[in-house]
Amino acid sequence: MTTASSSTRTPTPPRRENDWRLFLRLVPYARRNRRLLYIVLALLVPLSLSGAIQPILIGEAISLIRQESTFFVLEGKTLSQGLYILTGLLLLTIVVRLALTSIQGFLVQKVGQRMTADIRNDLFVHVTSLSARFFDLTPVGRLITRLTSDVDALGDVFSTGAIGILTDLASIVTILVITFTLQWQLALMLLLMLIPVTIAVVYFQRQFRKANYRAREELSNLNSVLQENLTGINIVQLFRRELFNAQLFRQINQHYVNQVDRTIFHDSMVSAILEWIALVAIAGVLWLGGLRVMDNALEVGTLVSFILFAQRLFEPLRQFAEKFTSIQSGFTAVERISDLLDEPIEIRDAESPISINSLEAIDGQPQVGEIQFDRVWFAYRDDDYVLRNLDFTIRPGEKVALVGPTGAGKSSIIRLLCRLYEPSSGRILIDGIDIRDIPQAQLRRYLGVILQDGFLFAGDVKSNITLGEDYSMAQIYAAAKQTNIDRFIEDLPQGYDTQLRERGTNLSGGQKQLLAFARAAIRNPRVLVLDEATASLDVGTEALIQDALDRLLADRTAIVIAHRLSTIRNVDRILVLKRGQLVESGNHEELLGQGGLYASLYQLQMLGN
Ligand SMILES: Nc1ncnc2c1ncn2[C@@H]1O[C@H](COP(=O)(O)OP(=O)(O)OP(=O)(O)O)[C@@H](O)[C@H]1O
Repeated sequence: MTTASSSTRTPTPPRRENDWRLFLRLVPYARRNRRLLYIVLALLVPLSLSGAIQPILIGEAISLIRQESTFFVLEGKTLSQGLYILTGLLLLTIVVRLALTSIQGFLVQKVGQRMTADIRNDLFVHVTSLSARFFDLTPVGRLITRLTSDVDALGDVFSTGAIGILTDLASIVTILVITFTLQWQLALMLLLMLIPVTIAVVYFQRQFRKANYRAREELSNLNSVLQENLTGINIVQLFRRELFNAQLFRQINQHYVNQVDRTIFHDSMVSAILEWIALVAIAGVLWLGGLRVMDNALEVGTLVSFILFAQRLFEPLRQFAEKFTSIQSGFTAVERISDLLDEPIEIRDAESPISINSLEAIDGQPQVGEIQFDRVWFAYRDDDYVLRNLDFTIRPGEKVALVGPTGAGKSSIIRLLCRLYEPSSGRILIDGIDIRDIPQAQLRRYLGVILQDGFLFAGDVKSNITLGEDYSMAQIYAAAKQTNIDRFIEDLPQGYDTQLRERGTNLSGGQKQLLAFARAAIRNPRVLVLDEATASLDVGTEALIQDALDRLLADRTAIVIAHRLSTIRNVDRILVLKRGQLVESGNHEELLGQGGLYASLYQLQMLGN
């Protein structure tokens, strides 16, 4: 179980990638939606213009009332005509702005959603290609956080974030250009006010980013604990760990809340500074503008326009900061997702793989199913070897059992053979070819593996046998018949169409096991690997399966791991392992005769029975 110690230390961002480089990682995804993005960009111009014109129209209305207007549209018009024209124009800009804002908002969201979906798809493909070693080290809850909430936050970077910031920048620039043409002194004052504000905003945004990274790490921890507790709910309840685990959960939850509080603080600081500075700016405009009005150097209408501009200048800046916040969260997410996408796929197909299927054509020899371990050493971690200098050959068609005390390394041999892990040194050969040279898809098809805990997916019985491959119903029936499980399937409520719940929770352990046999048989593998495969079956079912197994194994190479030594008496050869080393090899009688480890294990079991 996860202990609090792993989560009490505050995680720090592992590396600071340049934001620009992070942003560039999103560009290929944006490019797929470039048509929509061009439309969004094209809308920026009318949007910011229609916004910037409004204060001018209002200012003109006041100038008109004070009979100071020099607006060319109003030449020769009466006061009421002029007011109608100005109000009409104002309404027009409002309608245009409203319409364009909604269209832009919709398109931006759409692009964001599409990008998010594409990234999630790529991430899923990448994560499912990572090696078993990666999953040993990474809690599932952490991965789920990255695939869900991190990806969502990331979609915002481009859509709401980048586009929004462009929109705000366009508004700010338009306002500055217009104000400078109207009255440069007041405009300069506004521009100067932007400088300290920008510095403060950048500072708080940086702090926000750090806090946000930590908050997301804490969220991952939270999800890992949640996932672990839900998956192991039976043990949690059986061992009355509810209270203890709830306490642990509360602690981790508190860490998360603390980090989120920090992000809120930095975010609020930005809003507060902007709110305050906007008021200062208005006061400044009133003061400087008022002086100039008194000197008759400025019209009241223009002053009103400026007050409105001052307000509007800080509004996009505020929005800019807000979006910056979501961009910062997004960048945190891009950073975390990039970490995952950059996680190297350790186990890859060779540059020029050798097709095991074409062996026959190349050598004129049939595929025989010979397995050779050539001085194989293996460690899960560093130099902590669990397999030491394994050197043996399993002949084509031979049935071999792996025997040894718990933790001796039997399952590790199978994992290496299936290439879930790579040996630290040495080679594993199948029909004379290093398994690293065989395409993984072929290798895993060549080997049929039946594990003790046959994992089932939500779906019906038949799809759990085919696992998405193209087999006809006739082949499914044949596989079930071949493994003697057809009767069991027909007894299920809807036979082959019976819906199984996630992880097959509506089947017993033995029933799940039976399906695993059909799943292996339908693939017609050359080599069959059984890891404690019949352990969860009752004696009657086991006899039935054993009979089917004998037929299934008839012309195939087989490797069997069994703790109950009585079940492997008939194999051709028994390899006895002790602490990762091959200590004995021979058939049942030979090994009993030798009086070594096998003989003592066997006698102990006989005594037990
Ligand atoms: N994913 C892993 N990461 C680190 N160590 C592991 C991992 N899996 C197994 N080990 C260690 O490797 C050693 C061999 O384990 P393995 O599962 O191969 O043993 P086994 O002989 O199949 O045991 P059993 O009979 O109990 O199934 C054990 O000491 C185990 O603690």
